[in-house]
Amino acid sequence: MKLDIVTIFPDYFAPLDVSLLGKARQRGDVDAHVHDLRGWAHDRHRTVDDTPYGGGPGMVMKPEPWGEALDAIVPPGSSARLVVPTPSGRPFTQELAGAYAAEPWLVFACGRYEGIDARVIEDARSRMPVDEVSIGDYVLAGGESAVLVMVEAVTRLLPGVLGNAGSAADDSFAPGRMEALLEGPVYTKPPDWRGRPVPPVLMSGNHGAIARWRRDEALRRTAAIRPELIARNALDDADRRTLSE
Ligand SMILES: N#Cc1c(-c2ccc3ccn(Cc4ccc(CN5CCOCC5)cc4)c3c2)n[nH]c1N
Repeated sequence: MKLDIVTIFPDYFAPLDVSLLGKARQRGDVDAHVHDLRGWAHDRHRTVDDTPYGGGPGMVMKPEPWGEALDAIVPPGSSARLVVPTPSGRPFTQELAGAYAAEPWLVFACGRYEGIDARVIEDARSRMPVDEVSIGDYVLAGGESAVLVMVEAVTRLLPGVLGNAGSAADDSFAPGRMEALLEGPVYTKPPDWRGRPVPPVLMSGNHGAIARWRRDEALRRTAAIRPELIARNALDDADRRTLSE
C-alpha cells in the first residue's frame, strides 16, 4: 500500500517509523511519505491560511498550496483515494478501515485552523475519489491525530503487518465477522498478583470451558457498556441464559 500524508506539521508523523507500521515500511509492505504543505506556499512567509469569506472565527486554509500539492503528489489518471479528516465527515469505522486496507493508494489531507477551502475538495473530486471522514464526535485542532488513527487502523489489517501476534479478523468490529461483542478481560502471568488470582477456568486446559467463559465475559461487558451491539449478534440459548443472569 502507498500512503501520502500532506500536513503543515510533518513531525507529527514520526510515530509512523515505530512499532508494527515501522516494520511494515522497512519490509516495503507500506510505502509512506509525509509532505509539508508549506513546500507549495511560495510567499516569503510560506502562508497557508487566510481569513474566512463571510466572516466568522479563525482562519481557513488557502486553496492554492493544496491544489499544487495534490497536483504534484497525485498525477492525473493515477489511482489514489483522497481521505480528508473533518469534524463534519462520515464516521470512520472498522468497516471503512477494511475498505481502505484494500486500496492501493491513500492520500491523507490534514487540515488545520477552521478547515480547508471547500474548492480544494471539489477540485480533487474532479479527478479522484474523495472521502471526508470523522474519527469521532469530539473536536480536534486539526486532522493529524485523525490520520494517525486511521493509518494505524488500516495498516494493521494489511497481510503480514500484525505478524503472529494476532489476527485482525478476530477484532470485535472486524467487517464480515458474524458478531460484534466487546472483548472481555485478558490475563497473563503471574497467576496471583496482589492477592488477585487469574480466573481458574483460564488455567484449566479445558478449551470448551475457556471459550464459553470468554464469550460470557464478552456478552456481559457488551450488555453493560454497548447494549446496542447485542442485537448485532446471533445469540444461542446459552448466551441468553448468561444475559438473563
Ligand atoms: N477527523 C476528524 C476530526 C476533527 C478535525 C479534523 C480535521 C480538522 C482540520 C481543522 N480542524 C479544527 C476544526 C475544529 C472545529 C471545526 C468546526 N468549526 C465550525 C464553526 O465554528 C468553529 C468550529 C472546524 C475545524 C479539524 C478537526 N475534529 N474532530 C474530529 N473527529
